Amino acid sequence: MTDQHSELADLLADWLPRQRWFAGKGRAGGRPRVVQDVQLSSGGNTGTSTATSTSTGTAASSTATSSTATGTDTGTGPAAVLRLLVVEVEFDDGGPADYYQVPVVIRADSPFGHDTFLIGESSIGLVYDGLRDTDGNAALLAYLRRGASREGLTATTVETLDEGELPARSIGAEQSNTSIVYGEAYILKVFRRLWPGMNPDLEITRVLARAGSEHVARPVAWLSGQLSGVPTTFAFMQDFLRTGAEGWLLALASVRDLYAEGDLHADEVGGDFAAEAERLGAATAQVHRHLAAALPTRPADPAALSTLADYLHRRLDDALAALTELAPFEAALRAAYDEVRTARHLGPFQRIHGDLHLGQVLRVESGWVLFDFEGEPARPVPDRTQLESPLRDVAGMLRSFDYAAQSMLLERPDEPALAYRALEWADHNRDAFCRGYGAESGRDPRDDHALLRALELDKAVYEVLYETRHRPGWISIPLRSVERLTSEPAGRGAAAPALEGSDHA
Ligand SMILES: Nc1ncnc2c1ncn2[C@@H]1O[C@H](COP(=O)(O)OP(=O)(O)O)[C@@H](O)[C@H]1O
Ligand SMILES: O=P(O)(O)O[C@H]1O[C@H](CO)[C@@H](O[C@H]2O[C@H](CO)[C@@H](O)[C@H](O)[C@H]2O)[C@H](O)[C@H]1O
Repeated sequence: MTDQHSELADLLADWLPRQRWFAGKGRAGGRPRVVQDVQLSSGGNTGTSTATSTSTGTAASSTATSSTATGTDTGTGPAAVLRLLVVEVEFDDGGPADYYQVPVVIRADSPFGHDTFLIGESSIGLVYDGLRDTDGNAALLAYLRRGASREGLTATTVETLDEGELPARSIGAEQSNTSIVYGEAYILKVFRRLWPGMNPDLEITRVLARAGSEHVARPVAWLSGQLSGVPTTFAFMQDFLRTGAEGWLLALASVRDLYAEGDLHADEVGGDFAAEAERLGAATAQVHRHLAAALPTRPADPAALSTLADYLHRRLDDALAALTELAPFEAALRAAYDEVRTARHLGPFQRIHGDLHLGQVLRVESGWVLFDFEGEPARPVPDRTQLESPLRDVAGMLRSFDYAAQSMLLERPDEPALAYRALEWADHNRDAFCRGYGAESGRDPRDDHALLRALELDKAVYEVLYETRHRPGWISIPLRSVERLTSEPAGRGAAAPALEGSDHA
C-alpha cells in the first residue's frame, strides 16, 4: 500500500462500519486495505480505453449491436477526480476477508456547503463518497457511455446510451448496494460488497430478458473488473421504471386501510391487495418457469431434499451461535427441518430469485416486475447460485406479507384487535399469492406444506439475524413468526388438495 492508500484506509476504517451495506458489523477488528484503485475521470488525463458494445439478445433490444472500438480515453468527465477503490477488510476472527467497492471523489475544496458525503480529509484533498457526489455520478455515466475500459475495468453497453442530459440522484442509504437514477431513464446499481464472479443479479436478469420475460426491467449496461483474478461484476444498469410503485408501499397502504376501518374484513376494504397478490404469485411462477427452462435444474429427489435439510440445520447452527433469542425454538425448528427429508416436492430444484420480498417488486402498468436477483446479501455468492427449491421464493414472499401487516403494529403494540386483523390481512394475501402461483405453475405451493413451512422458518431465522444487525427494533416480527410457525401442528395448511396427477417425490 502506498502512503496515500494507507491514509485512505485510515479514513475508511472509521467510515465503512457506519454504512448500512457494510456486512462486517458485529465482527471485531475490521482493518481495511486498498487493493485496487482505478481512476475513472480526471478532467484531462490520457489513459487508454477500449469501447465495447455487445449484444445480449435481450427481449427488448433486438437491435443491439456487437462492435468494438479502440481509442484514447481523454477523460472528458468533470474536473473532480473519480477513483474506484476496491477495499479488502480483514477481521480479528481470522475468517475470510470481505471486499467492498468504494468509488471516491477527491476535491481540493467543498462545493457542497456541508459534509454529509465526506469520508474524510487527507493530504491529497477532501475525500467524498463518489456515489453521493454529483460529479462522481456524472463521471460514472460518462465512463459507461464511452464503453470505456481502463486497468481492467470495462463498461459494456447493450446499445448506445441516451446522450441527453441525465441528472443523477443517488438512492440506497438503506439498501444493500447503492443505486443511481439517471434522469428517470436508467438505474445503475453499484455493488458494494464484491464477490469474485458474475453477479447473479446481472446473470439472471439477462437470462430472463433474453427469454422475453415481461417481469424484469431491461438490462442496458454493466461494469466488470477483476477480483482475486476472476472477472467480476462491479455495477449493473437497467431501464428505470419511472411509473413503478413498490410492492411494499402498496401493501402498507392496504394494511393502513384495513386498520382504519374498525369493523371491516381484509376483503371488504377499499385497499384490498389480494388481486395484486394473486397477480404477483402468477408473475413469480412465470419467472420460475423461464429460469427452469433456460438454466440447469436437478431433480428434487430424496438425496437433494436431505442435503437441503442439512443446509437448513447449518444455517440454524450459525444463527444460534450468533444470538440467544432463537434458543427456545431450537428443537421445534430442527423437527420442522427434518421433515424436509421425507417431504414431497414436485418439479426440480433450479435457479431462483433468492431473496424475494415485497420490496423487490414494482407494479407497472403491465403487471409486476421483479428485481434484485442477487439472493440474500449475507450469503456468499457461490452459495446463492446453488439450485434451490422455487418454494424458497414463495416462502420469502409469504414472510413479506406477514412483515407488511406486523410492521404497522410496532408502534401500536397494545391493541389485540389490530393484532388479529394483521394476521387476517397476511393470511388473506398469502392465500391469494399461493392461488396465483398455483394457477400459473399447475401446483399450489401449499400442497408442499412441510417444505414450505421449513423454508418459511428458515427465512424467519435469517430475518432474526438480519434485524439484529440492521433494525433491532423490528426483531419481534420474525421472532413472533418463528414462535407461531413452530407451534403450528405439522399438517396445517396441507389442506389444499393436490392437483390431479401430482407426483409426490
Ligand atoms: N428498474 C427499476 N426501476 C425503478 N426503480 C427500481 C428499479 N430497480 C430497482 N429500483 C428501486 O431501487 C431500489 C434499490 O434496488 P435494489 O435492487 O433492491 O438494491 P439493493 O440491492 O441495494 O437492495 C429499490 O427499492 C427499488 O424501488
Ligand atoms: O432488499 P435487500 O436485498 O437489501 O434485502 C435485505 O433487506 C430487506 C429489508 O430491506 C430484508 O427484508 C425483510 O424486511 C422487509 C421489510 O422491510 C420484508 O418485506 C421482508 O419480508 C423481510 O425479509 C431482507 O430479508 C434482507 O435480505
